[in-house]
Amino acid sequence: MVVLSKPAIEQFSVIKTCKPATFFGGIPLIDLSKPDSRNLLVKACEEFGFFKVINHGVPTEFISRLESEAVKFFSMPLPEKEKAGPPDPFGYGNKSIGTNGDVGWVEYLLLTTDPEFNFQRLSSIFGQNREMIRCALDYVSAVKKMACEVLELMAEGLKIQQRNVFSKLLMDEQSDSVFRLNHYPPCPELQEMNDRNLIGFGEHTDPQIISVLRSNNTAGLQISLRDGNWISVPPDQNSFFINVGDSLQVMTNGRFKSVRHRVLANSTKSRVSMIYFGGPPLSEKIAPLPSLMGGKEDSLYKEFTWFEYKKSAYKTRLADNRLGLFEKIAASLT
Ligand SMILES: C=C1C[C@]23C[C@@]1(O)CC[C@H]2[C@@]12CC[C@H](O)[C@@](C)(C(=O)O1)[C@H]2[C@@H]3C(=O)O
Ligand SMILES: O=C(O)CCC(=O)C(=O)O
Ligand SMILES: [Fe+2]
Repeated sequence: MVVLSKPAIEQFSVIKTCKPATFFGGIPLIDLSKPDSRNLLVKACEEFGFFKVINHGVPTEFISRLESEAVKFFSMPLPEKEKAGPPDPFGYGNKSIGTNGDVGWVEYLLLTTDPEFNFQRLSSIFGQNREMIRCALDYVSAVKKMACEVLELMAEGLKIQQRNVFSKLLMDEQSDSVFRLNHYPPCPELQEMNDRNLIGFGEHTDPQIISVLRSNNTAGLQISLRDGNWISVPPDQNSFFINVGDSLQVMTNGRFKSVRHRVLANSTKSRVSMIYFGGPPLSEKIAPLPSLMGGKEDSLYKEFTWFEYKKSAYKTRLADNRLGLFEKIAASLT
């Protein structure tokens, strides 16, 4: 990425906020090897929609190999990387996020997790670079396994009899899951801008069921708390961070909350993140689980399939409240 002159930086969102270095100490920590993890998971999803996972079982070498392949890819000259773009919907993207005018201090690779499709698409993106393809496939399959384990623990914690009620959606052959590698290059101009921060990836919630995020040891990720305050997540390259997505919020009839999050650019360090977005099959009806609607409780949401939600979500800007369009109360107000 080229060095930007000051006026050029203004095309990105520069905001005044808490410094990314002022870390929040209260992120829920879930040790997957502990028997009480199911209850702690439920609490974390209700209070934050976000938590950190340790003892996750994803082999360290899968993580480090993919990270080094990603670093190699993002270090290539721009014209080389652009051969893998634009992201329509999969491929390489730079600064522009989605198709509705969002920009950020980020470059990325968006990939499907369907191994068949991926093999062809990744081969066309990476040509002879079989190593990148192998690393991405190994990583995604290990992270998906862990995501399913987490979803099964959540179901147990919610006292749902069918423990695979969420995980089966990710395991389905038709699961519409996505994988993303993000690179936030350092932005040295920020040093002269005192208390200003540059948006790497603008605030949003993830539309899917669950997102599993791993980054290198560079700060930048922030989440919004229930009171609307933004807090900085201390980076931890050995753990995974998990987001509740909009679809899980709906399936739990609003008991779990999808988390609003964003990424701020760093003035000196490069940030690399890898995110698995676990989504259901396109035809899947997304609705509150009957067992979570005790007594007279009504669904807070109109009925929709994942295809309908995704289509609608992809017409929105990052910061929009996508789920609002599907809320029954919001609908009666409009
Ligand atoms: C602005 C957008 C980018 C996004 C599609 C959207 O219209 C709204 C949701 C965005 C998001 C956020 C989570 C994931 O990174 C993503 C791949 C997704 O499924 O929804 C992105 C979309 C994108 O980058 O295309
Ligand atoms: O790169 C990150 O750490 C988060 C990015 C993100 O939220 C996303 O890609 O949806
Ligand atoms: Fe996200």
